[in-house]
Amino acid sequence: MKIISGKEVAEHITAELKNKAESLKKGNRRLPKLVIIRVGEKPDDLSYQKGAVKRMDMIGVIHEEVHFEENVPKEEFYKEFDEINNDESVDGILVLRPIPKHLDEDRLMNTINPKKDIDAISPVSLGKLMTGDKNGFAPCTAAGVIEILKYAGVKIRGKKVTIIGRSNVVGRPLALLFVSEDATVTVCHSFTADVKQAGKNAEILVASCGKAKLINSEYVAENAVVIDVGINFDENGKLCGDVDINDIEAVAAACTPVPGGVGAVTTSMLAKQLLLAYEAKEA
Ligand SMILES: NC(=O)C1=CN([C@@H]2O[C@H](COP(=O)(O)OP(=O)(O)OC[C@H]3O[C@@H](n4cnc5c(N)ncnc54)[C@H](OP(=O)(O)O)[C@@H]3O)[C@@H](O)[C@H]2O)C=CC1
Ligand SMILES: Nc1nc(=O)c2c([nH]1)NC[C@@H]1CN(c3ccc(C(=O)N[C@@H](CCC(=O)O)C(=O)O)cc3)C=[N+]21
Repeated sequence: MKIISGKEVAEHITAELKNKAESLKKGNRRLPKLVIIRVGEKPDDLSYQKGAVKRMDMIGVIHEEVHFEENVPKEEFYKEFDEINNDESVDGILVLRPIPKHLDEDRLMNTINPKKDIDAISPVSLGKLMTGDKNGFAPCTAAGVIEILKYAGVKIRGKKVTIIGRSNVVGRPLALLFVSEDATVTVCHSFTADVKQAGKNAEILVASCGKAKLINSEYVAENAVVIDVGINFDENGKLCGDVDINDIEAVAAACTPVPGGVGAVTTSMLAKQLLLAYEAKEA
């Protein structure tokens, strides 16, 4: 089984974006600016923020981290959010999600400027995704999955794809991206009668169910390409994916590892979409 390195894809994208940022600097141009908004102290959010900050520094763009206490009053949160949203110097906004219930995520999704919505939470971005309009942004993780497959030279057109998971940030948008790439897609969730069979039917299998090492050889077809989106911790507290990579070794043709897989590409896609937002604004 071949290991598809997400790290390599991430490094490739990073180098390209670094060149772009350097030429902006040489030309004395304004630099792209990202604002990351975090509420509370969720480990998931913190690790994404850390990865994103590291990536932005590697590329050389401006970033600012705004943090709120878990119990921040709604009015206070949106007063600051609206200021960032209207700030001319801000090109992209990432709000780490989910945010606490009392902050009303719908208000956030409905007011974020779609031009700055580089992780695609607004109805405008999601609508464009739905119609296959490539001018919009896609959620960075979903976009990263397609990017990895393309980089690894895996043909998507005409392929049978199964995605395990239907969340708004991974499974659903990814299904739409695969359809736009001319694949035939099955989406599984907790009511799917036979997930193993759906998995066995796939030439490309995406694991995004958030269950540590659930996906073993019983879910995987001979010679399938497996993309592991999961970020979990195993019984020893070690970072692991949704795929039991040792168990599928003899069955699958290729798989992405965790760490060093999709997670690394996600932050690169965030940077890539930041640059796109910047370019659209400067054009
Ligand atoms: N690499 C990266 O950059 C990122 C990684 N992640 C990771 O990806 C994983 C998924 O994240 P996310 O989509 O946010 O997770 P969610 O928990 O929001 O969604 C999980 C989905 O999987 C489905 N599901 C759960 N168990 C099963 C099962 N046994 N059989 C079939 N379907 C199942 C759920 O079904 P139902 O809808 O019926 O509940 C749900 O649709 C997590 O490990 C997360 O940490 C997330 C974001 C970015
Ligand atoms: N609006 C929003 N979008 C998200 O995509 C989102 C979110 N909120 N909230 C939190 C979760 C979790 N998540 C992670 C992504 C990468 C790493 C990660 O560890 N990345 C490492 C690489 C890990 C690896 O090598 O596989 C890095 O970038 O260096 C962790 C967590 C995104 N999420």
